[in-house]
Amino acid sequence: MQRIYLVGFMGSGKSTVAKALAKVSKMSMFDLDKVIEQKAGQRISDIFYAHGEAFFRKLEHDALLETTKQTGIISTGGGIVEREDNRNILSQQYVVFLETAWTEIVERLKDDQERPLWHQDLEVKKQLFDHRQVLYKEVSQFVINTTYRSPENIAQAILENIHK
Ligand SMILES: Nc1ncnc2c1ncn2[C@@H]1O[C@H](COP(=O)(O)OP(=O)(O)O)[C@@H](O)[C@H]1O
Ligand SMILES: O=C(O)C1=C[C@@H](OP(=O)(O)O)[C@@H](O)[C@H](O)C1
Ligand SMILES: [Mg+2]
Repeated sequence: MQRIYLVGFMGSGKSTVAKALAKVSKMSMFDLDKVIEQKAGQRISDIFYAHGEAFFRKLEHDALLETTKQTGIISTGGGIVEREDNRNILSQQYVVFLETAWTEIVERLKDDQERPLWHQDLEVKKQLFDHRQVLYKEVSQFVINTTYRSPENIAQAILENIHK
């Protein structure tokens, strides 16, 4: 497998699992949010506040396209599936959906200060969550529930699925 993409809602553990998976698989890893921050010289939240979400989505799309020329584990941002062109790219790759219960997401992100889209009404976030679950399923080949599993255990399960 040349590339493994991780998708899922904010807080599903994409960034954390990508690191654990890189460790056990000895593959390199890219966190799209980190790639965008380095390229823009700004934090994700500052990009959102200074230039708006659409501008961030363009940077995100460009970064995703770049990864198709590379090898490794790619941790995406939760909104990667919002754009149809991104879903078309992902549909041609090996994609793992980290499925996580809503109540668990709320618990994991209760002290979050980093994610601009987490700072809105709970109702609005829940609607976003429901809307995106369908899209994550649509682009993924493998779904793994993360709710009662450690990042290391999830990484191991992904590796086993690839080698089976
Ligand atoms: N499997 C897991 N079990 C418990 N907590 C987790 C798990 N995966 C991630 N977390 C925690 O949830 C929070 C969000 O994780 P992160 O990897 O940043 O998610 P994402 O990149 O999907 O937004 C972090 O505090 C992280 O430590
Ligand atoms: O869900 C989203 O739209 C976003 C998720 C974030 O990444 P994580 O899913 O890693 O938190 C980050 O890309 C940005 O704040 C937007
Ligand atoms: Mg992340």
